[in-house]
Amino acid sequence: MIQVQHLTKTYEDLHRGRFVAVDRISFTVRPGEIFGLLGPNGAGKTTVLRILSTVLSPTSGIATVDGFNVESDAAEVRRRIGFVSNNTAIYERMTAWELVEYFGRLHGMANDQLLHRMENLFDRLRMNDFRNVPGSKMSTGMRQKVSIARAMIHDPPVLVFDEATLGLDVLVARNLLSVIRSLRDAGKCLIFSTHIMSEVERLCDRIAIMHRGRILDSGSLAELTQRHREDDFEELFFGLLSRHENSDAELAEGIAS
Ligand SMILES: Nc1ncnc2c1ncn2[C@@H]1O[C@H](COP(=O)(O)OP(=O)(O)OP(=O)(O)O)[C@@H](O)[C@H]1O
Repeated sequence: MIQVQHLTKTYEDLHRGRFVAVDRISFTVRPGEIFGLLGPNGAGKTTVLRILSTVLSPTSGIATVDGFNVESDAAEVRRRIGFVSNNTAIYERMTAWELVEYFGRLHGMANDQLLHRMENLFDRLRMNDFRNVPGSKMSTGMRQKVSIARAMIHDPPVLVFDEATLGLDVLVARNLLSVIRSLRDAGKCLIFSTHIMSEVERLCDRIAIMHRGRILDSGSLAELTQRHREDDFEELFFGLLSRHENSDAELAEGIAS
């Protein structure tokens, strides 16, 4: 379970000064659920996911993973979370098998347990035909599967996917989405960021629409379409974004005059 309350992250930016990348957002993701963070580039999605995976600390607010605080219980959080992005580093000289094994060892897994888990993952993700292929020879699809296996090796209850389908060909992306669905069905708690509307429509049980650090609205697809009286999700999304931009502009004008 992921719980986020009034989470804020500000960056000190050379050009923009103090910049609010994530602005008092709150949401909950339950086990057996896929939660989608949908927003254009720069909305703050990666920042939220990096805070959840303990790579960044929040400026204020609280985030917990499986009951553990990302700041004060970072080691416990890392034990319970797997992070998949589209640019996870793959060591060029290690084979798929060696790479996943290496990360299992980093998590302190015992030999028997690790071997059993690896056999299981290599079957499930259909990775057996490139077990012995080194990183330098892997296709994008193979690399992505290794990243997923690496994130899942310690069997975490929470998995985070940050724009994980970016740059994948359609077949590999489709396969990834079906892996994510099967993880949901196995009771995992999943959070998935994307700027691709059709992905959230097809995959997510609940969606948060993010723009300029804020969550503009959240709920299931049915709840959102009903609330905004708009069946076309793309229209709904752009309508929300443009209303938010206009209200920001009006606010700035109000302050200036
Ligand atoms: N280290 C940093 N210093 C200053 N500003 C940053 C830093 N990291 C991110 N930002 C800014 O914070 C905002 C949110 O970035 P973030 O990467 O979280 O967005 P995103 O929704 O994931 O978009 P993208 O898909 O482009 O990564 C952007 O305006 C970005 O330029």
